[in-house]
Amino acid sequence: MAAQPTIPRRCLFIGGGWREPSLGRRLPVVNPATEATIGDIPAATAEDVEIAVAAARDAFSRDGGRHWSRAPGAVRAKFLRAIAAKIKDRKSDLALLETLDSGKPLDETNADMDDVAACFEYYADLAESLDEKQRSPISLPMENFKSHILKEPIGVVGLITPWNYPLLMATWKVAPSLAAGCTAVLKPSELASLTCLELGAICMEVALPPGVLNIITGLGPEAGAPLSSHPHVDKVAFTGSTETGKRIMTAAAQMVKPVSLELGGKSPLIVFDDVDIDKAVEWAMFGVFANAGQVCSATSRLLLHEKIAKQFLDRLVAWAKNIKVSDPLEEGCRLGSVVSEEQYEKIKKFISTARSEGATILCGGARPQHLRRGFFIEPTIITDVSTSMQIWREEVFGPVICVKEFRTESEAVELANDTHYGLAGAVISNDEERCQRISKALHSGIVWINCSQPTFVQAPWGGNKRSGFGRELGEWGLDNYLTIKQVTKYCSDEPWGWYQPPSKL
Ligand SMILES: NC(=O)c1ccc[n+]([C@@H]2O[C@H](COP(=O)([O-])OP(=O)(O)OC[C@H]3O[C@@H](n4cnc5c(N)ncnc54)[C@H](O)[C@@H]3O)[C@@H](O)[C@H]2O)c1
Ligand SMILES: C[N+](C)(C)CCCC=O
Repeated sequence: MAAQPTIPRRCLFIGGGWREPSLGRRLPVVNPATEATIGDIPAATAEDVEIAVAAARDAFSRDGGRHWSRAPGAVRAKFLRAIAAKIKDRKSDLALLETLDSGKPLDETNADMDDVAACFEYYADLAESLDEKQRSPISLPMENFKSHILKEPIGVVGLITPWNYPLLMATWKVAPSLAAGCTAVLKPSELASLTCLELGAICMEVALPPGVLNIITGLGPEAGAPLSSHPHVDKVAFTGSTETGKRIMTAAAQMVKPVSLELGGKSPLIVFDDVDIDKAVEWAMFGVFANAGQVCSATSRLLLHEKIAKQFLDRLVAWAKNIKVSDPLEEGCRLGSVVSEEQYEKIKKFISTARSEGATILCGGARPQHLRRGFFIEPTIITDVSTSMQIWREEVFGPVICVKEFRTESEAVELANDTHYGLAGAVISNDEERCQRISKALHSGIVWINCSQPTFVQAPWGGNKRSGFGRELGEWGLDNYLTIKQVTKYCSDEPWGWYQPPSKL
């Protein structure tokens, strides 16, 4: 087991330095795998949001933007690469902090830190290539006009992020917004803020210009709400629950402030009868048990072709019982605790409601007997599910999969699309044409074929319906933080000639 680090005592990161929260309040940090309080984080309030937004505004326009917002992309790229290098240097201690904060297995948090560094590097490249894309000409039908576009940073952005991949979800917003030339105020989740505060320390080490990134921790209503409604915040990018997303959209609408929303999901995984069962079982498990199912894109509704359903479920149960559920610091752990007691109780309630509505808990459904403390839940498989049950309709955000059988392809698609959400979907089949048909038929922003969850920084990420709108990652992620300006020039020597000139005296 890895050595336990001292949890750094950080303040709010504002204007390039640490600042005590205005009301002097702090929130406890609880390790969900042990239930021990291991540290605390500052609790920002509206007063701190004011200071942070002012710092970001100042950084955006300081010296006419020459040092950041209007600087060559290569200048910003240099800082993003320096941040990536520091993340790599500190990979093991950041991964450990994130595991202690969230209960995720250490193998997962190590992989997340690789993704964080890769995301900063990717957007460093895009920051550089942004300059080449400036002034791209627009073809016009009149020769006496010339037009081109400028891609400009939106301004000061508020970035509000969840706890399930604390530093990675923050990075999906911080890296592209800074690459675009925006300045930002990041508000991570109060349930897991430690690594985001360390990002502040890294920004100091690389001498990021003061105020370019500000990090305020605290409760949603106290720190997130004033940020999303702040008149000097030009855009809000939010990842979190659909309920909070609605609040943020309502607040932003009062000022016609643009928002992008990455929200929840209830994604399907369709498995046909022409597959290698064990391979498909492993993807089904990865799709819903990785990160204890606390994944927005978790494929938590499993649709099995009736011909393989019995065999598939027997294998799924056998594989699920073989998962190493343990303290997330233990070598080989594949299922840690969920993030908090509240989340633990919520998941247990989902399972008991499913049972009371007539579903069968085929496997799991309780605390593992060998773990007396911590918020652990066994991998849980639920069958005999009807489409009206809560377990079919609502996002659990836990290691819980519900299963239905289908007979035909069209029935599978209908069941898959039977949801208000539209983040992701997956299909496993050896029939390539069928996979292509299904990828078109699914109402979601992401489709995986013969897998579930692999994510690449180059490819767009985001949902439809109540899973939100806007796309992160890839070049679309950069566009989120750019505004397009057209510049049109009249280039003829002739007068315009619409009005009669006044007659000469
Ligand atoms: N689509 C995606 O890419 C994606 C990725 C990760 C998580 N998620 C979703 O996130 C949810 C889990 O995360 P969570 O529990 O942290 O979500 P949440 O909505 O409770 O909190 C998200 C963030 O919003 C803040 N917040 C809460 N109330 C607020 C308010 N009134 N105004 C402004 N900010 C407020 C929180 O403090 C936190 O920082 C799940 O629904 C999951 O599907 C989606
Ligand atoms: C697919 N990943 C990489 C696990 C990230 C999912 C982000 C949402 O929870």
